[in-house]
Amino acid sequence: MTRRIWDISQPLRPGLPVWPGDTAFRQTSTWQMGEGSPVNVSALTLSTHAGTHADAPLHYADDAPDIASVELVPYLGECLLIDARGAGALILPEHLPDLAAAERVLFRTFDTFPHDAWVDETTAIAPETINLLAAQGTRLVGLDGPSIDPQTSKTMDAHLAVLRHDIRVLEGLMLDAVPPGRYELIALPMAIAGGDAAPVRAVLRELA
Ligand SMILES: N[C@@H](CC(=O)c1ccccc1NC=O)C(=O)O
Ligand SMILES: [Zn+2]
Ligand SMILES: [Zn+2]
Repeated sequence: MTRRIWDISQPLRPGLPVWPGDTAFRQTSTWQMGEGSPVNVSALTLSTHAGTHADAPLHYADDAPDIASVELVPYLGECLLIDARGAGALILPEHLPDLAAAERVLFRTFDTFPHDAWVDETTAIAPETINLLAAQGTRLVGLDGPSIDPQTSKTMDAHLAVLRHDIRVLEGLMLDAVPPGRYELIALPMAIAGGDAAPVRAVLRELA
């Protein structure tokens, strides 16, 4: 039996909503088939946090690993998708389901994913929730929103909590089409040397 796959990555494209003030995604043609070129080749301009991406510890600590240096194990394997719609500003410990133990935990917060517009007020993750997940063995957290901290945060409490616990982070996942439950996560960040983050092609696969 072929196991079903959900693509939970945002297509990188012109007009992709990005963090206010961050670099817009652009693709420009370097060579086009025809006039003297046997192939099409293009060049990209993008933020390391464009679309669906993995933060490196270097994003929130100067002396921490870049995205090319982190272990890949957290990005591959069984995960739990939790429906956290209605949590409000922060996902609190009380929003975790019973028996939530999982090495990888993803949160859906949007009713409808904002494909074409940037949303300023999204649901972030409380540091207490990160602490609780860490205590039961979580190695990766992810969500559909653009950041695990509120956009206006200056203290980056959730990012500092994942730094303390050495937990990996996925942001900008598209989870509208996937029912809550357990899946296999496959979400490898591009190995950008010195990268503070990197785009990922993330999928969820039905468990065997
Ligand atoms: N914390 C966000 C990103 C972030 O903070 C950010 C991304 C792009 C440009 C500026 C950013 N923060 C500026 O204060 C994240 O983890 O993706
Ligand atoms: Zn990020
Ligand atoms: Zn982040």
